[in-house]
Amino acid sequence: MNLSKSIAAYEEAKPLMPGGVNSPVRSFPSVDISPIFMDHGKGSKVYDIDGNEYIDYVLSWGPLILGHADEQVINFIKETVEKGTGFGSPTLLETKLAKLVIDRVPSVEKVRFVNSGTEATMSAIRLARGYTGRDKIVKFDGSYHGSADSLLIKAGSGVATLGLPDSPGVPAQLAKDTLTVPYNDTERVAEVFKQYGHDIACVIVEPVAGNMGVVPPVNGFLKSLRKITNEYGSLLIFDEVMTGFRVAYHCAQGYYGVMPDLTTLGKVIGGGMPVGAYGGREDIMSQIAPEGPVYQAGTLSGNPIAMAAGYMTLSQLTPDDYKVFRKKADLLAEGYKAAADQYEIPLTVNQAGAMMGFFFTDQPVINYQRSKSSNLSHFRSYFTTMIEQGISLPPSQFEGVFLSTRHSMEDIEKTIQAAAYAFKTIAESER
Ligand SMILES: Cc1ncc(COP(=O)(O)O)c(C=O)c1O
Ligand SMILES: N[C@H](C=O)CCC(=O)O
Repeated sequence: MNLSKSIAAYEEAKPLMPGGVNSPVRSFPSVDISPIFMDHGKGSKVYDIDGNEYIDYVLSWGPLILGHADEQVINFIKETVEKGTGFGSPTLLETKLAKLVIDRVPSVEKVRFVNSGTEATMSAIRLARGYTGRDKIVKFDGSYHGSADSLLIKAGSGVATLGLPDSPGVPAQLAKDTLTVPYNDTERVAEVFKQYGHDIACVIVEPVAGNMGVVPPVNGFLKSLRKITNEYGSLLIFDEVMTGFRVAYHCAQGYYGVMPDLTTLGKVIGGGMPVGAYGGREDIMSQIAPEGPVYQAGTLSGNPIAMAAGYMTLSQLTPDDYKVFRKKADLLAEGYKAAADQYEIPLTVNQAGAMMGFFFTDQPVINYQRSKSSNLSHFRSYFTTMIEQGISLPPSQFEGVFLSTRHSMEDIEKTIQAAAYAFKTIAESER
């Protein structure tokens, strides 16, 4: 495969931007390949600047649930941008998207749009602290909630990929208020609450973890969080930036039947444009300025082009799409497992709607500890062999694999064949 233009483009970018990129995961820090510069995408495919075609499972890190350059989304963006790029005053599109979000996300009664998932979680944490008058928060090891200070403690995603459990620059005074617990560990949550319960403002959780690879909640875990937060008067925040509209039509909370007090959203609700949101119970959300005293603002929040992309994305999704996602994910899982068995490669597959996690281990992966113990050298080899066969995957074990409505059965079959070849290559290199 010729990647010469991507390699040259990276050399040009490196002196100009830290690591040559604007988000660390894009620099491919844990795989043996230079980052690939993309040119355009259509449906399930992306095309790099050297002209190589890939079946894409990155999908802009999750937002593109309808695939690349969906015609209706693009047309609505064009129609909207013709009227201007933004006004700094309310538009009808914000109300349209707010209605859709409130209608679809069971626990959300009022919503505030922001520009990223990071802004959403950072603002939801401030709101939880302001509402409860408490400072401590609980998060889970290997979960990632964006790059706000309070949340960059034992984080997943790029932080895990780069092996930076705690970031310099986060004040120690702030870090001490973030308590971390292993994902899916109800007992450890109970211990933390026993010790600090009346100082805990909130628990923030990815209802399906997606930044230590994909790790679904074990039976009863989310319910136990609901129960203990109620008991201590703390708020429960579901960070659905990744799971929102990806795990199920009514998001992870609808699927698992557990209602948080606050929900954070991003990715799919922006249809590929920079959008985040936080929402929840009316009495809590009305603490936000101008209704209440908790301040949060944004010059470009609710930007019409971003609202248009989000609205046209959400309004095309149907409950049936999620049945099809499950079918495609099942096929991928079965195909991968059969190929791994054939070449005696230990493999665990986790699934949740249109999100999947593949781990090179024969142990069930239920938390970050298990995810970290999977064979990362196998992952590196698998990733490179998949790229060479035209399959674009997230370049780290600690990221999710995403499906779109545009991935065809043929794409799935090709991907399974490519994975079988990658497993064969690993097996041969071990002989
Ligand atoms: C669960 C979760 N929360 C928050 C974020 C932060 O979102 P953003 O990258 O848009 O700031 C991400 C992804 O980055 C995420 O996966
Ligand atoms: N895992 C992150 C979000 O989900 C990846 C995106 C990024 O950090 O650039």
